[in-house]
Amino acid sequence: MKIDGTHYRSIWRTAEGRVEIIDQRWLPHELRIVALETRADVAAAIREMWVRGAPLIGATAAYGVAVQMAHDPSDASLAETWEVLHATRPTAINLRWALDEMRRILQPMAPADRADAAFRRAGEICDEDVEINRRIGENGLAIIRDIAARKGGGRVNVLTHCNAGWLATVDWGTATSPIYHAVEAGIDVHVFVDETRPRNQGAHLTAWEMNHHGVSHDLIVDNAGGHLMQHGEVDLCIVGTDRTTARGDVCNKIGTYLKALAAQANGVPFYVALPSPTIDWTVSDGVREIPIEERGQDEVTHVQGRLEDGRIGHVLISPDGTPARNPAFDVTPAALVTGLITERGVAEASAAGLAAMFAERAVG
Ligand SMILES: CSC[C@H]1O[C@H](OP(=O)(O)O)[C@H](O)[C@@H]1O
Repeated sequence: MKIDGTHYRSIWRTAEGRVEIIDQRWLPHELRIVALETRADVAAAIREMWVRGAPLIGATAAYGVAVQMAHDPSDASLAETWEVLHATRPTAINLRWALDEMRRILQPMAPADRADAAFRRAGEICDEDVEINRRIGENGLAIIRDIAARKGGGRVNVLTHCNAGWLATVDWGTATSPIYHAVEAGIDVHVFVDETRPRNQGAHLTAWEMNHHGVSHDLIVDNAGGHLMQHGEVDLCIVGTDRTTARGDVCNKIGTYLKALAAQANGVPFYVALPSPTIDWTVSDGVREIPIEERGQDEVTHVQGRLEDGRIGHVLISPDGTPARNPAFDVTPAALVTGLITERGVAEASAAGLAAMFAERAVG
């Protein structure tokens, strides 16, 4: 997307062949671009969330395989790279999907041919992600347009959680793509941006995206969403996902489940933007089968921001040594999901709905 007139993706390869990313840890205060020169750089970037968001994690891992193949294209190196990068974060299925895809195309090749093929496939995965998200935007636009029509052209108020924006993907975003398409179509859209504790991806990243693209929005604390829905101020929710099961259970950033419960209690449509590589066809019961990442206690006991002296730092918000739990995701059962906005259309959140939309992939 455009930042001050310059078009950015979240990850790209330079003309000189370097893999570069926006290091999202410094947003919204600094736009820092870093090169990922080694497999270790890529592993750190995913594990420490320099990049994050399921599709972007997958794309970054794909380039991580390519970077390593340029260093050592042996069978052992390919096998080890799958293990090293797969161990970085457990929940987003796109990581495994991308690593499996790279191994599928590279394993049969002569080692000497692997690096070029890996960079080419990683670039294709990025381009495919952009097109998938663009189509999710078109399919989600139809939903927003319908609500606008029912409101006589009045403002459509969308609540979103965490960052499922272009910063979570290669471009467009998933949950934000329908919003960007609606704004481009001239529809009056307003976005309630959940700050999304503990890492505040909404406050840091989604608000930054909304600012740069001139999208009307309010930042809200996570606990305000139910109140706004209760008072009729939210027309629909659109969120992203890190892994959606074959029956439509949705794993997403911690707090999504609570928003879905509030939406159901108040008759607010709850949509999930779902690119097909984020579907895990091997699992059905999301609550029991999806591994939930438990991150460090310091993310809960501290918040990051710009300090009074201008430096970006962390502030302790609890007594020294306060113990904390930090599950990074939760699972919203399919029954709470109004629809899954995929690149092929809006699917019912059910095994039958996904099987109908992706007949070639569904098993059983
Ligand atoms: C389009 S996937 C976005 C998804 O990823 C985020 O998690 P994280 O920032 O920890 O990678 C969050 O769950 C978003 O909805």
